[in-house]
Amino acid sequence: MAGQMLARWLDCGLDPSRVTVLRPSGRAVAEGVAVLTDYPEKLEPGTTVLLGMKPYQLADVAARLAPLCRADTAILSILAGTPLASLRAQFPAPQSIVRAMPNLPVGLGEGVTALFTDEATPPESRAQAGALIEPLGLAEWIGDEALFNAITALSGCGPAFLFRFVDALARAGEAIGIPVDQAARMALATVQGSANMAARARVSPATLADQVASPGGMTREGLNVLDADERLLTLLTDTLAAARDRGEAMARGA
Ligand SMILES: NC(=O)c1ccc[n+]([C@@H]2O[C@H](COP(=O)([O-])OP(=O)(O)OC[C@H]3O[C@@H](n4cnc5c(N)ncnc54)[C@H](OP(=O)(O)O)[C@@H]3O)[C@@H](O)[C@H]2O)c1
Ligand code: PRO
Repeated sequence: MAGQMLARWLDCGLDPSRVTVLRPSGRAVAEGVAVLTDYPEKLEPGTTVLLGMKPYQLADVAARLAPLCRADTAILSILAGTPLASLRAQFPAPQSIVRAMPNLPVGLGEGVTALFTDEATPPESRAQAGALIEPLGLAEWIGDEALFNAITALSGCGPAFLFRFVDALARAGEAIGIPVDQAARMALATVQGSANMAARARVSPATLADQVASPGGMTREGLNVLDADERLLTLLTDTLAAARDRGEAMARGA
């Protein structure tokens, strides 16, 4: 995930010599970006640290990283299910700690990133974090951290649910006789074109769905299946709730 964010920042003109990536594998990241496999001796004043490892690694990483941090080090965490209070407990020195929840299309500048911080983060640091995220796509500040896991379920996990939908649309096409390759191409292009159209439309996606459905025609019969007993809505509500609940459990250390 962090690699997608970095790719977009580099595409937008970030000087690679200003970036250092710490990763155990030491794998190269991009031309001009320094890669370390162990912690440096110090951090430069005003360094922004993006935490992009797995959430369960927070304590181990903080044990090495927190002693290097200063009051003017800014922490940006993309760790799912990891509350700001946990980050503050692990990183006592930095004033600026911001939670960000990006999704994978940030690499194209077409992502969604939710942001949350607390009163301890100075307003100018909050603005800096917002400016950093802005080229990644839609950025949404969240007022209530209690919603962060729900928002993660919608936009952070959302691409996976959409990819599953595209796959299922193609397989359903195959199930009613369309050749497999053709069904895959047509499902993806249908979702891409429809998403682009919905993004530009003056009316809601719900209205657009009705506009596709000619009275007495084919689409309405299909929509009736999705709408019966709110099948699709129930399925997606259950999907988001399960993802959200996992975030809540992670926050409790499970
Ligand atoms: N995937 C998503 O769509 C998504 C969306 C939003 C947020 N997130 C969050 O992003 C984080 C990473 O998820 P991911 O899917 O990107 O996983 P990932 O592809 O496995 O990336 C994890 C990264 O952490 C590095 N790493 C492993 N151990 C480390 C250590 N001890 N110190 C420093 N870095 C270490 C790995 O380095 P190597 O490559 O060298 O092994 C790798 O670059 C998670 O906290 C997740 O909640 C993910
Ligand atoms: N990937 C992370 C997870 O699955 C969080 C959002 C997307 O936990």
